[in-house]
Amino acid sequence: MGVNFFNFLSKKFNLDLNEKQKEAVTHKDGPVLVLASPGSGKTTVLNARIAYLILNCRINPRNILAITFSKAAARDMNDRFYSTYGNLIPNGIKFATIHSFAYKIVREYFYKNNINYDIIEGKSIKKSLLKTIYNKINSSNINDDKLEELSNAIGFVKNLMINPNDIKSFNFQIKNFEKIFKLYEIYKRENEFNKILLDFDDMLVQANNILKKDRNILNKYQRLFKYILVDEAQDTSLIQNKIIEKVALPENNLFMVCDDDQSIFRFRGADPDYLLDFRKRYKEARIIFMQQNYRSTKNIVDVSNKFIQNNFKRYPKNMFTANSRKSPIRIMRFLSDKEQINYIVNSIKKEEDLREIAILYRNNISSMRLAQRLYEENILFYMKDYYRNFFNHWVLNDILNFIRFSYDDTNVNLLESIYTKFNSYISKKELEYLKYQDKSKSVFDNLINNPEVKSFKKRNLAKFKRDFEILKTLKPVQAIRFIRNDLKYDKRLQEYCEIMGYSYDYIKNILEILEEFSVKAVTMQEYVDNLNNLRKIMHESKNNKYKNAVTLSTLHSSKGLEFKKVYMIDLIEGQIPTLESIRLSELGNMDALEEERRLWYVGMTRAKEHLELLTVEYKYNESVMPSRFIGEVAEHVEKGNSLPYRVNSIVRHKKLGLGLVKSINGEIITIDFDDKGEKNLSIDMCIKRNLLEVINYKVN
Ligand SMILES: Nc1ncnc2c1ncn2[C@@H]1O[C@H](COP(=O)(O)OP(=O)(O)OP(=O)(O)O)[C@@H](O)[C@H]1O
Repeated sequence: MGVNFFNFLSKKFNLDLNEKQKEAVTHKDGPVLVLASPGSGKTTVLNARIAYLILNCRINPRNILAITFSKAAARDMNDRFYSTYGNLIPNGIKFATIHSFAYKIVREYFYKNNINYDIIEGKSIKKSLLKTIYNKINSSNINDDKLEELSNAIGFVKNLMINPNDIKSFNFQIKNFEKIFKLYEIYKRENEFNKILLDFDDMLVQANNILKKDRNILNKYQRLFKYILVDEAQDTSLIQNKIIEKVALPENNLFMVCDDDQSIFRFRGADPDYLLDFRKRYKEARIIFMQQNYRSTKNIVDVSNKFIQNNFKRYPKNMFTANSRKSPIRIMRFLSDKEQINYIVNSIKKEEDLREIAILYRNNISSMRLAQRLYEENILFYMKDYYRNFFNHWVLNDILNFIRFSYDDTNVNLLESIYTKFNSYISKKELEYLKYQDKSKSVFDNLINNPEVKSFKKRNLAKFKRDFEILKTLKPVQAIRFIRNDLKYDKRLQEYCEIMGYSYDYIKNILEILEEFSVKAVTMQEYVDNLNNLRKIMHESKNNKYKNAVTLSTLHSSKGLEFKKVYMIDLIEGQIPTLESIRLSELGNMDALEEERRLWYVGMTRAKEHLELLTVEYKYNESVMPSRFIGEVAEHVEKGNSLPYRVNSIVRHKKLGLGLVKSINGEIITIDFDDKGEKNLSIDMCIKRNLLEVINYKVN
């Protein structure tokens, strides 16, 4: 019958599975771990196995549970399955995320036991609860970025089933995290609503406990789901695995498909080590390697495969392909962001099918300039999630409050929001004093008229009064520079970041972009309108999925996708790998650095035909280093072709100085040097001796 099934796939869908794929598809009973490389047909095989179980083994569709990582993935899988096998197989298979499956269990148990509950995830209630608790414990406010970190850390503890009393031994970068965690948990159990409040990961904790204590529920699901398939299993956490393990008993018909090299959510508690120990738990388990990549050219497959071998903690695999070679991976280095974006925009303008192009980056902030520029150029783009926090970032609020205050220096509330953010010399006591003074007068005059204020301070106050009068007259870009430099906002921020343990580089990036976006605006209103407009464009870009639009995505969100052409941008040290992962690697802990390498690998393996790795020399006028991973890739890229030298690139030769590339003819590059005139050089020699470096591209 197996043969017939494969004949059927071949005839009907023109799909000829390879031997390993067939082995996975026809595996019927008992646990199996499919270790698969990118593009090796994981989804194809998963779907084919479901069809095989139903059509050949006569398994009822209702007895099959297919678990995927995200809601979107569950929907996609459902659609992909039924668009292929819909005519033959009735509805009934359950495609679910682990959270939605856990929720089903929780709902049933709570209903049965008359327990009131409410879900607080995705509602402002969770955020405000965490904010209140943070504030209560640390006597300071938490900003949106840190709040996300806190939320992730809470998820991490639950997913890895860490005992709250052991939190100390994990190095969470959140002040008093253990206390915050414990208070949060208590409040969710005991609160004024008399309900149990549940966040996303509480569903998992609850479901796991319910399966332990309620035999009836456990038996019901064990009987119902005779066959369990898990996609992207490298991203399942310990507690998720515990749930799956329980439901799979006693037959353990468990089909786990995973690629440990694509595990990129450890920071959220994903735990691929659990799978690496699969055989320890299931001695009879079968392990199938699917290493043939059907997606990418040989150039991309070979280099990516060699690149990922630099990681130590992994199942040894060797991805290969029967696909042919096409264009080599291209590595480009630009002087600055501006040149990098110019280059991308000019390349994209020549393309017709924008759906086949993706621009990938490590950090959301990289999308801001890009989106603005693409919008100006009328190039449609698609973003599943945009960088929402940018538009209500506290830095932007500070800037606007400075400016608002310049228009109304009687407003004590506005002053309160900024007085610690410039060298105001105003104390908390003085601020309190101002609250009871004549509200129609300038706060500076009120303080100057206070006999208790020292005379040197009065001179400063008079100066600040003048400064804010100047600020009011400035155009947006001048105003932002004035706040940053003259009022010393930047300096205060730097001190603030040091105290709070925030990354100043990151905050500075935001400021630089806010400043850059203000250049064209004549009035403050225009500036704010422009920002709102960009927010709207970015927000609405999620509707462009099926239009002729370029995809912009973080590397994390690019998992599972594929494009003909992929640009990875901003590939610099400190961004990818992150500063933190570099710091840890210097202390001998390579885990975080290896996760960065996997993330990079996910990016590379999204490309079907054409892959470009772009880096810059300067970021915000400061010199930066290309990512170490560029070096690791470059080692394996075909020499000559792979080089970033192009006609019209500006290059620097170690001995001959700066020059412009006039032509490249095979192995010979002709360069017009500023001082020495035209020279013909051997590319091979230049590479071997590391003589020639690209400085910039002149874009025609
Ligand atoms: N045996 C095969 N013959 C031809 N094409 C195949 C075969 N198996 C899979 N493919 C094709 O290879 C591509 C990648 O398959 P799929 O999307 O299932 O990969 P994946 O392993 O889930 O990838 P990733 O983990 O990188 O997201 C698809 O276009 C699929 O149709």
